[in-house]
Amino acid sequence: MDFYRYHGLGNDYLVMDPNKTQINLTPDAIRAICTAHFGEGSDGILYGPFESDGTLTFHIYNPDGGEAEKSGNGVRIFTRYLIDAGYRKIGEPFEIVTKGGVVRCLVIDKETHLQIEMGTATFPMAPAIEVDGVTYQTTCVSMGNPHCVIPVDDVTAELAKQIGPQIENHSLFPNRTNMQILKVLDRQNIQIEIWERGAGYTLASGSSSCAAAAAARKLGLVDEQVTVHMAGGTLQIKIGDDYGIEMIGPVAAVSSGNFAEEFVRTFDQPHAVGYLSK
Ligand SMILES: N[C@H](CCC[C@H](N)C(=O)O)C(=O)O
Repeated sequence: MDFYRYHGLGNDYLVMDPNKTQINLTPDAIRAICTAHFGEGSDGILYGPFESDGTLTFHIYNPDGGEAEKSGNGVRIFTRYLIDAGYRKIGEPFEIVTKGGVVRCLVIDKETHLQIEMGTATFPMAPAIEVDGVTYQTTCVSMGNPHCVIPVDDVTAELAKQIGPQIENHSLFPNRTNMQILKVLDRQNIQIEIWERGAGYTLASGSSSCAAAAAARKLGLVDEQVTVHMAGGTLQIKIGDDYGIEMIGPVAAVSSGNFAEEFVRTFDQPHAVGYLSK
């Protein structure tokens, strides 16, 4: 089987397992696969598992063909795949090594309750950034991958799509960045809309939820337990005193399938980024 489709709150991924598919995942192949309508369409590809001397890892690819250090929905989805494929068991905690650090996974219920220790949030800078003549106060957060959290009065998808590309590619961020516009609803609830590095607008993002909750906590605006409200649904985030972050949320399985031979033949042709058409 070439791929297994899952989503986390509408942030969809294809899991591709090297033990089950021989597809060579070049950047052009990733862009072709993730492009909606012309390809399978997805917010990214999770490629693994790779296990050696007890260490388990996988790759997180964005639709633009780049590789991300971490993905919260991606880790929950890959954790679910490891259960579905029999690599790991429900109720037994295990670690996954990502490029953005080690995460610790525990599946209580494989559809509704996947619990991930996402690592420690750090705060590299808090610059004011001007976009379209408006100056935004930001709090930058690393969850292993980069985030720029921007408090605003009115969180809309339109605003995220308007300023997201300019923030993503701003010169302050040598590796680009994910962006979240944030509204604190009360001390236990925040609302975000997201523009992802290398993926564009998404309905939900786990590492974004962790970053936005950590930023709100850093600013003294929320308690240690926060519900993050996104277009695709909600995640439960717990922020430790040391800014160690725990994320709890669902995963839904959708489908599995194989790519047509004539589609695979296009993988060695140049493919532009397809998600901007979303
Ligand atoms: N686009 C992100 C990776 C996926 C993040 C998001 N899908 C999540 O659930 O954390 C990045 O380049 O860092």
